[in-house]
Amino acid sequence: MRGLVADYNLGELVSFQGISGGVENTNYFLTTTTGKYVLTLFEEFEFNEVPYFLDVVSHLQQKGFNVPAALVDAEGERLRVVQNRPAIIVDCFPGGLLESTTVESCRLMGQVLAQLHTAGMDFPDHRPSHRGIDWWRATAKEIAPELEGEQAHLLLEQICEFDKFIEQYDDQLAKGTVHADLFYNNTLFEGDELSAIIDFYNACYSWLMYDLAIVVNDWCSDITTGELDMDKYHAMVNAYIHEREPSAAEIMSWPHMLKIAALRFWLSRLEAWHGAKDDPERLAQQHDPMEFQRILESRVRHAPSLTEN
Ligand SMILES: Nc1ncnc2c1ncn2[C@@H]1O[C@H](COP(=O)(O)OP(=O)(O)OP(=O)(O)O)[C@@H](O)[C@H]1O
Ligand SMILES: N[C@@H](CCO)C(=O)O
Repeated sequence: MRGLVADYNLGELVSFQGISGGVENTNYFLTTTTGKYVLTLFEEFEFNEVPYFLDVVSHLQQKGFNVPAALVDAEGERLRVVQNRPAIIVDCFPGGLLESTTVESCRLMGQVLAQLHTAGMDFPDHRPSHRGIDWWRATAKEIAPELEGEQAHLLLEQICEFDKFIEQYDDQLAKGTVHADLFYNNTLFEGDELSAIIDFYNACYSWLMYDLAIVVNDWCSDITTGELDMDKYHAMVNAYIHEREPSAAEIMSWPHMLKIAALRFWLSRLEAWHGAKDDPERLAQQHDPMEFQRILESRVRHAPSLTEN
């Protein structure tokens, strides 16, 4: 670690500490004589897959967002290899994770998400999601035999329903470069102020309404029942619409996007769960798939309209 830090213009290493909590990458807080930083080792990407994500973050940083752009070392390189993994160092932002969301934080996030969407529109590299349509079709087929009959039915039926919808309307729906994993544990707050948005490693070119649906499902749902908190929901959605007005086709797509966004995280959690089931230590770190099954079931029972007040 001392050798790595010495390759950057960051002063000398004082201490470092592993960060628990993340499930996709390995992160460390670094303290040096010039400040505090975060080292990320990518566990899921090859070296040549990482620059896209670094470019997205750098684009948004240039547009004024507090996002963690990779720092360059003394040779001008931003991407390194550490322990055989691609690795970057970024600034450590102030603030901490929200314990839970509030109506006010949902309102702020709705506004900032619309601004992020607008800022991402001119990002030139249109990379499809690695957890998009092809991934969920293939993964659902693999996972379905492992599930209870009713769960498998829900999974496959919802994918089929979305396929039919998107085949007809895809070209009418606005797309752009989106975060695609903007859960509230990927934001940092200092009091009521949003101090950073982090973890852009699911960023992709996709439907803007899909990204809003991902954020609504995480920020505005009661995790124990899957039901939406309608005060949080209205605060977020109204703030978004105020900043960026969705088209008629996007409004029509909304119930479909809420359901497929829930399914995507149900499925990635199921996939991770099944991948870890023979390793109790890894299993204990996984997010609970049931939370997103409940959210999906709730959206299937009732998906509110985007514009209802
Ligand atoms: N630039 C940063 N500034 C401050 N804290 C950070 C920064 N980057 C990461 N962290 C801290 O590290 C934690 C894990 O980071 P991150 O969400 O990127 O990991 P991850 O493995 O991708 O997590 P997950 O997959 O569960 O979302 C964050 O919740 C945050 O507390
Ligand atoms: N936000 C994801 C994990 C990281 O992609 C989840 O909660 O399932």
